[in-house]
Amino acid sequence: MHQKKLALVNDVTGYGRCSIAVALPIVSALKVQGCILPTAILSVHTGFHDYYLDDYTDHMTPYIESWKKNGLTFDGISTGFLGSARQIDIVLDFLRDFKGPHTLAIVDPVMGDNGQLYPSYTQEMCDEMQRLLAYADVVTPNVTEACELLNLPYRSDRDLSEDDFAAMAKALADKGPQGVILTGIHNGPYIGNFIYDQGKMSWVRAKKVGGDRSGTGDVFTAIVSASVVRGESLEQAVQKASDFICRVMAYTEELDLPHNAGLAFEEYLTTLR
Ligand SMILES: Nc1ncnc2c1ncn2[C@@H]1O[C@H](COP(=O)(O)OP(=O)(O)O)[C@@H](O)[C@H]1O
Ligand SMILES: Cc1ncc(COP(=O)(O)O)c(C=O)c1O
Repeated sequence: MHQKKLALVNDVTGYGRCSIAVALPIVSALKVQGCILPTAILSVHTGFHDYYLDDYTDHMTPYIESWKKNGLTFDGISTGFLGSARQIDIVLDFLRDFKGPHTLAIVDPVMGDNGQLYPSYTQEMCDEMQRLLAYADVVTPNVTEACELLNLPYRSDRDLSEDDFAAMAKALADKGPQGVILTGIHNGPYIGNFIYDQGKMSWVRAKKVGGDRSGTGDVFTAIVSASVVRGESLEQAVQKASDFICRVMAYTEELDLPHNAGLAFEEYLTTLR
């Protein structure tokens, strides 16, 4: 038995509880060693009116080379927001070099939401993200991102049927990942995740608490990544993430924090098992 190691490919944002600032404490609480591969350094996340961003792309290759020379290996690799086509290319090379037969790759294709791509996202980046899929074991798109990855016109999650979700998940699985989690699916007062796990389909749903808060996707992916690397099923991992987010969202609402302050998860870290 050895402690699991998970490479976290994401930005380092100083304030606003997102990306690495969220992923590292969460995977540690789940008893997994988090190893950071930074993509950018930001003063605050992009939801604030002023942010300083230092792109780390040029440093990533020598940084990865050093990991290679030290002979590092990982049980899992979890990727989040990527800022340019060149950065996606570097991550593709990283996956090619570091994904051994027992390494699980979890790709959160952070590309857009509510039918809109993020302003920095180009068609070239969408194409590169599709290539990244081939290396993923688990992918966690929302419906907007799933449509982009499949070159489908956007349809709201509220207009899609169970058969539509199943077809989308299956089509994504055909591109590589045998685990697909379609996130953020609304149904009346509920918010759910459609799970495709090597052909088996299921739902994890919960009553939606409060509104949308920045960093929620990062909390979700961190819990799912650490849990699957520890050998839990996708359904168990998603259930754990959904339960945690509901608890923390309720507490964050109670504190009445602004939307861009993220989820106030600190008080609840010890409830993660
Ligand atoms: N307000 C909420 N109440 C309860 N669970 C939530 C809420 N917001 C998000 N979640 C959970 O977190 C998951 C990821 O959410 P979200 O950040 O909206 O996804 P994405 O960033 O992929 O669009 C959802 O599928 C759901 O399980
Ligand atoms: C640089 C950066 N990383 C991560 C996030 C969090 O993204 P999400 O709300 O999808 O978890 C944001 C949100 O604005 C961001 O600007």
